[in-house]
Amino acid sequence: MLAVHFGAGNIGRGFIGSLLYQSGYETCFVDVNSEIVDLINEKGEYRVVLADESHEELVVKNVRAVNSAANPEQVIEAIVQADLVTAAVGPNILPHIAGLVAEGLRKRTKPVNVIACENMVGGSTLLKEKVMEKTPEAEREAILARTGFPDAAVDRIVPNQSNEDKLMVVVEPFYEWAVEETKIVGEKPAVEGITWVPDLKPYIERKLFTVNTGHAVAAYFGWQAGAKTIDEALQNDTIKQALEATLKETGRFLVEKYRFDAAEHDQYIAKIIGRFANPHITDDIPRVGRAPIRKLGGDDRLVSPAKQYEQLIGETPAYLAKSIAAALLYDYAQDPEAVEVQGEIGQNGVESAIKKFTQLNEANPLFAEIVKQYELIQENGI
Ligand SMILES: NC(=O)c1ccc[n+]([C@@H]2O[C@H](COP(=O)([O-])OP(=O)(O)OC[C@H]3O[C@@H](n4cnc5c(N)ncnc54)[C@H](O)[C@@H]3O)[C@@H](O)[C@H]2O)c1
Ligand SMILES: O=P(O)(O)OC[C@@H](O)[C@@H](O)[C@H](O)[C@H](O)CO
Repeated sequence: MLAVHFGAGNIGRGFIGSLLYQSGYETCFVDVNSEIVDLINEKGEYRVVLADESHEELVVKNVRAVNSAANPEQVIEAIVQADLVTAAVGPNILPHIAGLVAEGLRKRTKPVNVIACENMVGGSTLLKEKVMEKTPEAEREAILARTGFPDAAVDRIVPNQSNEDKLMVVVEPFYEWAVEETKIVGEKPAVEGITWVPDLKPYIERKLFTVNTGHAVAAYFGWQAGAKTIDEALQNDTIKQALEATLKETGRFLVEKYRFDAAEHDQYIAKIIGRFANPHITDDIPRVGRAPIRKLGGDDRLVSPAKQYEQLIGETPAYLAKSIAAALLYDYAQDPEAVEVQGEIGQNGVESAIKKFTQLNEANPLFAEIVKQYELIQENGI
């Protein structure tokens, strides 16, 4: 069995690649990072090490890689041969891989499934739309009849790596990969470790609005407090309390919306906070806070739960508003999106930035609360 996986980065090698290997797949990674591509082809294997007392190590074998910038025709050929196509490149990169995916799918006759493993609601659905834009209209129906784009939720903290062995990946022991079974076309991919679910929406919203909302709070509040890493941020009591209060808000609307068991959801939150504090992981704030424009988007981890809280609970969520304010204050000079946000605030003010990046309406009480919290953080810190 052959899997083609776009993105040989942290989650690609550290999670998807390791599960594919353990399930008996040969994996062809597709990436634009020539150093990583060359190393994978030279070694033909890499190590995944658990970030706990055990330091248990798995050697992932049966791997090769293609540089899609240099050899696009090899990517297309691999997709033609594939039994499964997956991606973990980041939501903003999905449109850039769509052309090659479309070319590969056009040349196929057998069914296949394409699963995007990004931190967003509807990642595979977005990829499907972008693939269709790259496909001649007359061919779209036939391709969709033989290609599934099931949405997925992927959870495993894989920090940026600074190992001497550049292919080695240190990962947290916990993992979860939920995939929408009802959108599979043909046979279900035989990947051990996938949790098949009939409807992904509750899983992705629970994950994105708990793990990723919480992570963003730790990163943006941690940045204000001068912390370097997520576990360092959590040692600050004010940040820990703000994190818990924010996840109480997201938990309140998630339990209301999906009828989750409230006590089980509290345990889910506690486990996640424990994962953030894992002393065996050094997760830098710039990785977790990366791309604040994406994270401030109306469907993402801060604004979407705040809007849904307003709708379902009928109140303004003060801690989510404070978290959005902290994201607007994230002024890390090496992050191009942070620079853009600061440029907008500097030129046109914070109200203009809120409108532009969150798409919130000025008449929404949440808007005024974000401005208030922004000013409070500026005056007093977090
Ligand atoms: N790291 C985590 O803890 C984690 C956990 C769950 C989900 N995710 C999600 O997985 C995705 C990837 O995150 P990551 O942490 O692995 O990032 P990463 O930066 O480590 O990996 C992304 C990889 O994609 C490659 N890439 C960029 N453009 C490409 C292109 N046009 N074609 C092919 N490859 C390309 C990059 O070179 C890089 O190797 C994101 O959507 C992220 O939200 C990450
Ligand atoms: O990958 P992002 O930028 O969407 O979010 C950063 C982190 O919160 C994220 O990568 C987590 O580590 C991951 O989602 C854990 O499952």
